[in-house]
Amino acid sequence: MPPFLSQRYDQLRRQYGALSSTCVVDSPITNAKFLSRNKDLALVAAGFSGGQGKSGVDAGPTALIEAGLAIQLRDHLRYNVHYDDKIHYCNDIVPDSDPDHRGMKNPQATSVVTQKLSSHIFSHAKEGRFVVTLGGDHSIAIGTISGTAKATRERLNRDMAVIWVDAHADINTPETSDSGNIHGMPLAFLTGLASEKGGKPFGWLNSEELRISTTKLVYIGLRDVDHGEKRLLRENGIAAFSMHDVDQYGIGKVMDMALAWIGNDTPIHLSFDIDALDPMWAPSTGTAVRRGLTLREGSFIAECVHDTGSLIAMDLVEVNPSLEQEGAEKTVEAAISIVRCALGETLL
Ligand SMILES: NC(=[NH2+])NCCC[C@H](N)C(=O)O
Ligand SMILES: [Mn+2]
Ligand SMILES: [Mn+2]
Repeated sequence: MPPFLSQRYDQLRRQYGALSSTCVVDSPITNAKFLSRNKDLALVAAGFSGGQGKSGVDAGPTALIEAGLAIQLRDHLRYNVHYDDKIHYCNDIVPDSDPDHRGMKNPQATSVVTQKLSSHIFSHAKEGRFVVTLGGDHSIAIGTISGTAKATRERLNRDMAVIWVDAHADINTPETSDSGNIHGMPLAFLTGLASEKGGKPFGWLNSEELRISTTKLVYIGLRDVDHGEKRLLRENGIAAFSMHDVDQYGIGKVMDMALAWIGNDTPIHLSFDIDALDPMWAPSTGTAVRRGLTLREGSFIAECVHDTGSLIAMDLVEVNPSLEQEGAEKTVEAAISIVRCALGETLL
């Protein structure tokens, strides 16, 4: 465990005795309080691919829907699913010219898409719907997280936490990024570590209500983190559990620590990049990295987060069925099972 986290962990232990199971707050908040009782769920398909260079990730949502995700959520998990049967944000918003800006590729397109997505997600979340967004590349989290963060503040008067499950930290600033791909930067914009002046592509994120705090961000599954990103994690004391931590403590203990860090009165947005899983389970993704989570470990993370009763939204991103095509079906199935676990299917 990184030293900053172990200090925090010790402090929590002193405060609460043992961790998550016995953390006591005055008013434990359950799903019933965070979300509407009739299990309203909005399903948003966001097939944007401009946050990285490989085509095919725009077809991720279609693959998940065609494999039956919406029907399963309705029929098996009994959610009241709001789904408009449309894939949004594919090639419908391509500006005529989109020159690089601070080294970022497609800055204008990504900005326009994520800003629209942000209000789209906000409009669902403010009604108390659980929001599931299917990507698309991970740049779409700029839209989903800013949308739910704003809704959470308005509706619950609370700051939201983010659990980011990924092989990558996706917290590069335009200046620390080697690739210029914005799917490697969403958390830098969402936390304000990379901000822009008004009038610049991501200037719209300057409003505090759209942002999240670095203290409420927790990573799980990291194993391919760039130099500049490691420095940002260290300097900002961000809670991060790498694959090394998963090996050392086991996924059970890692989840105890991750959830203790967040505390049990905080709404949670889960952003799950399918490349957090080992390519053995999810080969069809743009930046696959070996030595990853097993499907069981990924499912366990989703189950634990569901079990908090505080989960209000999730993203499932980076499924690219056109890569490693013989493994595409397996990747889609893994992605669907992560979503189902996060929605409570496997808990008794
Ligand atoms: N969402 C992802 N798959 N991100 C991969 C990011 C890879 C690399 N760190 C970059 O910034 O380009
Ligand atoms: Mn990733
Ligand atoms: Mn990612």
